[in-house]
Amino acid sequence: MKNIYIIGIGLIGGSLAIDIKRNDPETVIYGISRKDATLEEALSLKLIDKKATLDDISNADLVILAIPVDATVKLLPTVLDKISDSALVIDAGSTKLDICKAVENHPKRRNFLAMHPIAGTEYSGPSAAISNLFVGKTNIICEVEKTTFKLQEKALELFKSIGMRIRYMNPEAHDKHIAYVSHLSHISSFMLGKTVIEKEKNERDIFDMAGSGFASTVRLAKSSPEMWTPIFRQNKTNVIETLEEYINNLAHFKKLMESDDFEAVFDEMKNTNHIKDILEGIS
Ligand SMILES: NC(=O)c1ccc[n+]([C@@H]2O[C@H](COP(=O)([O-])OP(=O)(O)OC[C@H]3O[C@@H](n4cnc5c(N)ncnc54)[C@H](O)[C@@H]3O)[C@@H](O)[C@H]2O)c1
Ligand SMILES: O=C(O)C(=O)C[C@]1(C(=O)O)C=C[C@@H](O)C=C1
Repeated sequence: MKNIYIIGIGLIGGSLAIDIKRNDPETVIYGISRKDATLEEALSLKLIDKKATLDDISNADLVILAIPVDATVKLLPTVLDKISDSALVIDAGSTKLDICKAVENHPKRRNFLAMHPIAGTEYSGPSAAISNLFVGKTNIICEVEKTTFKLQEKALELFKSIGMRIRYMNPEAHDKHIAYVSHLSHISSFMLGKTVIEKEKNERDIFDMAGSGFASTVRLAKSSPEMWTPIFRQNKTNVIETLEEYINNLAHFKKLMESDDFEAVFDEMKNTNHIKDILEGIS
């Protein structure tokens, strides 16, 4: 694919740009963003070859949307309106149902492939882009049967070239499951961070005592609210369900402690140690 347009040159768009260009230096990577400053930064970091606008995408072989999920829902139909009949359009959003629904009746629906790369960091913007971010990571593809076979093949070739393994899922199942393993983890980290920040206002010593355990559990609290607010809005029902279960577990743990039932406290932790087996295999 010669002309690749990336809308949103942040962590995901920029990291895709790096790997795609390295694997095929002949490819021309065009960047599209709301702010010219973002494109200038992407140019100076050599993430993109040229700046572009939506009006240029009629000559795209591939368009990748790597912008917040609310912006994706708004922009995706316009992108499909503007592309040629042979172009492939991929989105990288962390939710899938609203995005798939936004184009379900679009005449160019078969040019679109919905993906969610389960790869990332807590950082954002062009400077967060890194090479090999996707190596060995899972890419969830939704409603693959709605994309033309030829374009499916092109997409799979691209994902293989950047080292991703593929999982197929329907958008409903994707949004339900990802609420547990990604969205809830972020809320938990944000609220743990908040709890400690609020306490630290009066107890200046707390952060002197924070070690790597604290750092690893609040790492996700550094993530971008611009990216996460639309995710929580789109996946509100599933996220609230996971929050209810999580809050019940926290309340249960507190009750066990209040009633001095430390055998049960031990068992709770022992049973949860099983997470080690689950995490093995996640790089
Ligand atoms: N961060 C992660 O770990 C991760 C992982 C997988 C998928 N995603 C998804 O990928 C997408 C991009 O996330 P990111 O982490 O790269 O975010 P990011 O903030 O690093 O980059 C997003 C870029 O899009 C630009 N942007 C925002 N709205 C825009 C619009 N309407 N038009 C054009 N540009 C716009 C921003 O200025 C920014 O440069 C999101 O949908 C997110 O849910 C993120
Ligand atoms: O590792 C991280 O920092 C991430 O937040 C990556 C992470 C995740 O929750 O696993 C974040 C959002 C995505 O949609 C996919 C990946």
